[in-house]
Amino acid sequence: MQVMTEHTERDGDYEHHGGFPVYAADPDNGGPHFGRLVEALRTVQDLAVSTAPPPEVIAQAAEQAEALAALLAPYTAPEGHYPAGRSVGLPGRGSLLMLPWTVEKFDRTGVRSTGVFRRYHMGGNGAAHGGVLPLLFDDLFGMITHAAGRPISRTGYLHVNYRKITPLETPLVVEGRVDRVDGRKTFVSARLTEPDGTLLADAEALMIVLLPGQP
Ligand SMILES: CCCCCCCCCCCCCC(=O)SCCNC(=O)CCNC(=O)[C@H](O)C(C)(C)COP(=O)(O)OP(=O)(O)OC[C@H]1O[C@@H](n2cnc3c(N)ncnc32)[C@H](O)[C@@H]1OP(=O)(O)O
Repeated sequence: MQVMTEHTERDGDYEHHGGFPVYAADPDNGGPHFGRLVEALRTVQDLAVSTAPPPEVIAQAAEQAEALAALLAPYTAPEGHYPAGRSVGLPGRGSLLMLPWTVEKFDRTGVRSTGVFRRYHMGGNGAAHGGVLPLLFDDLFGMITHAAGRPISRTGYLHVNYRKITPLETPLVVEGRVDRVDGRKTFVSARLTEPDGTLLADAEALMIVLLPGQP
């Protein structure tokens, strides 16, 4: 298994990365308890969208959630200086926004990631919400561009074809690559499949290299 790092062979003009802060992977993945915290918060999200407790239990849960927020609030840090999003050894890089998937391949030929859509990703009738697939693909395309050594880019467009209902709690695979490079433009594509290769969705996107200072 190839581990994703921030170090990869880069195109010569990589450092022209627009106005983006330069991120470094957190070598400790947020320390010994961070992964556990993020996983517990995801489980809370699963339960928050799928339980119907009595009012007194909701009141108790609200108090505990408020206490947790108050505990963490004094430690707010600037972008790029907290472990969320930089803990490349954790599912979803330790970010609650990202899908909690695990990168299995990360090199110039492409990126592959595996995982499940959880209860809190449900749209309707037991299937994944249509909005979480673009999130999965967009983050994958960012990683593909990064792994290919292309300078920091933003998504110009992202097109998703929904081919089949995407199930929850089922191991899935998403894999993509750079198809073509044309100056600042990187054309990428990817497929979301079941382990037996059944196609659930595919996507293509245009990633555009930021100009120096571009936000
Ligand atoms: C710790 C380690 C972690 C590492 C992991 C990293 C993973 C991170 C993952 C996170 C990843 C998250 C990623 C995200 O989510 S990025 C967030 C989502 N994207 C945005 O917010 C982007 C907003 N848009 C812009 O900022 C500008 O429009 C950009 C910068 C994209 C281009 O504006 P700019 O003024 O600079 O350029 P241009 O307009 O001259 O265009 C340039 C060329 O491109 C062509 N063009 C443009 N648009 C389109 C279009 N829609 N269809 C077809 N073509 C299009 C255009 O014709 C021209 O072609 P040509 O005439 O030259 O041939």
